[in-house]
Amino acid sequence: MQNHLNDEFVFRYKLVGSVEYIKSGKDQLILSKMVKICCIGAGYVGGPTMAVIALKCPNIQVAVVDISTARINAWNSDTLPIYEPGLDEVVKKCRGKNLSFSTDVEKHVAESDIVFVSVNTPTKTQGLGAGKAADLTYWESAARMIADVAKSNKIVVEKSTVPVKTAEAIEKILTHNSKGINFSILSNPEFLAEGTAISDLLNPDRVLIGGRETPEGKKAIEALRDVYAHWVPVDRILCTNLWSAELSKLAANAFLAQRISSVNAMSALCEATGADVSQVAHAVGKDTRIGPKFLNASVGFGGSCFQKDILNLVYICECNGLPEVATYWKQVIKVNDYQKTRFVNQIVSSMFNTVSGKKIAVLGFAFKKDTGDTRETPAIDVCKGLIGDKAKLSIYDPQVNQDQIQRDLSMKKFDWDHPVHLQPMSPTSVKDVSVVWDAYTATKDAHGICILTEWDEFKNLDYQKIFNDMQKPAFVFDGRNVVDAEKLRKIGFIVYSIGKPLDDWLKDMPAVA
Ligand SMILES: NC(=O)C1=CN([C@@H]2O[C@H](COP(=O)(O)OP(=O)(O)OC[C@H]3O[C@@H](n4cnc5c(N)ncnc54)[C@H](O)[C@@H]3O)[C@@H](O)[C@H]2O)C=CC1
Ligand SMILES: O=C(O)[C@H]1O[C@H](OP(=O)(O)OP(=O)(O)OC[C@H]2O[C@@H](n3ccc(=O)[nH]c3=O)[C@H](O)[C@@H]2O)[C@H](O)[C@@H](O)[C@@H]1O
Repeated sequence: MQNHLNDEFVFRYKLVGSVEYIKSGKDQLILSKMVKICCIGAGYVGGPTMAVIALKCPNIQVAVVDISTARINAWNSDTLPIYEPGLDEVVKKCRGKNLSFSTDVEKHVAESDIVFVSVNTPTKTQGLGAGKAADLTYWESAARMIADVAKSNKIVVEKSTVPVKTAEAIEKILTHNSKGINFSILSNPEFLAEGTAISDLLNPDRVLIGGRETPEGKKAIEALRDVYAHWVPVDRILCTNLWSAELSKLAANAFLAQRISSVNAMSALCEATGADVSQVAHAVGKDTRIGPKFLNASVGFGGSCFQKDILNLVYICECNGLPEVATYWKQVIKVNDYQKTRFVNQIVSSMFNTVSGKKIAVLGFAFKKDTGDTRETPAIDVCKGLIGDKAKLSIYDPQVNQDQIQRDLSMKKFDWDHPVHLQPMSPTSVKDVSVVWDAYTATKDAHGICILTEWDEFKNLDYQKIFNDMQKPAFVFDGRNVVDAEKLRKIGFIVYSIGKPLDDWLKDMPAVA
């Protein structure tokens, strides 16, 4: 039935019970089959986002497609490819009803009314803009495929984070081979954070939809707004022009990362002066203009997006002749790198300026708690720094396995952001690294412990038992401020906590890069 609408732009639909009426460009009501959504890219964004749309819109058929057979098989199994609290329940409720996962990308794209594109947008490693610009290879190939297989009008939604003005390029690709088919491009960036993806999706601060300011563009915005309006209050659905939506995503991530670099910069000053960064952050955050969230000092921010998106922003500023603006944002990344290096230097200098041959337990490898994601985790840089000083590492993370850790420690920068099956394999494992399945094995006979992810279980370990089984002096370097430092000091540990007043021991061991 959908094909009856081929030459009319479908712009609005209303759901009446289980029967759907689609209002065509000619303002007629036409009884139609279910609206179909397809999402290209079954990753951390595509999977959870589509699962929630399926949950909240039982009358919409949602297909999530991917070129990775392994990923799709996992989405169709009992062990989903990503760990995300609450995700299993949502997928189980909808899979086999109005939610499906498939490698038959072309078929599902051809059948859909709305196509979300949520593919990788890694940092370029070669050629023009290498190390900064976004690599749009995967996006472009998705757009070309949509143009090739489409037989009916489609709304194409940018879900991936892309450089501002990408929609213009995508539009050109789509319309170049359009065979008379109408494509409307929307930007609908995603703001979910990993670990809280399902609650973020169910209750978003806002949904942002950008589109062309033409009658067709406005109709496409309305159609997508109606999907979200199934569960998101309309005053939280913001509609803007395309470029504002694309840039807002980069801006939001830059602002968030900048807060962390700001508090981390303060943490260095706190250590130098005897101030306590938690107290400073609390006092600063009480100002309602600043607010209390996202002010936890840490070993540095990680995750697949902050660094990549800021580098992308820096590149766009440079391309637009704004070097001062580029330098401003670049500094956010520089402070993040400084924080990771500072942490490694602190460990090495505290332990008599060498960790050569010493066992160091690494607790936590994921870039934050409640996820198994290790993309751009600060743990990679810290571990590489310690390995560079010839430490022997024993790593434990409740959600990250040995294979992933070995791959991360042997992969080149930015390679991690390509589809998994296209990433280089790690032929030899990194020497002097063992991966274990509990914190007590990791810490046994260790000289020092580094806490790199704020997993709740690290707060409540039996630190007396751990102390008894460690070499002395026994050190704890808390990169996430999760342990009760005073309690550990009473047991006998020498404790370094980011941004906190230093132990006398550590004061005498200044870390100089
Ligand atoms: N991970 C996150 O928390 C967030 C990510 N984003 C953005 O969303 C986009 C996707 O990120 P993730 O979901 O984390 O990446 P991901 O790597 O988990 O998933 C991307 C998927 O796209 C697939 N893919 C690539 N090219 C394809 C093609 N031509 N056809 C079919 N499938 C293809 C890959 O196989 C992969 O499974 C990125 O632009 C990212 O910046 C935005 C907000 C949050
Ligand atoms: O575009 C994206 O990919 C997403 O990036 C972040 O989400 P995410 O990276 O999943 O997780 P965050 O909670 O933002 O944490 C990022 C990093 O900052 C660190 N962090 C966070 C908060 C804080 O106060 N201190 C701090 O060091 C975390 O430990 C983590 O390493 C944003 O929060 C999302 O809004 C955005 O959609």
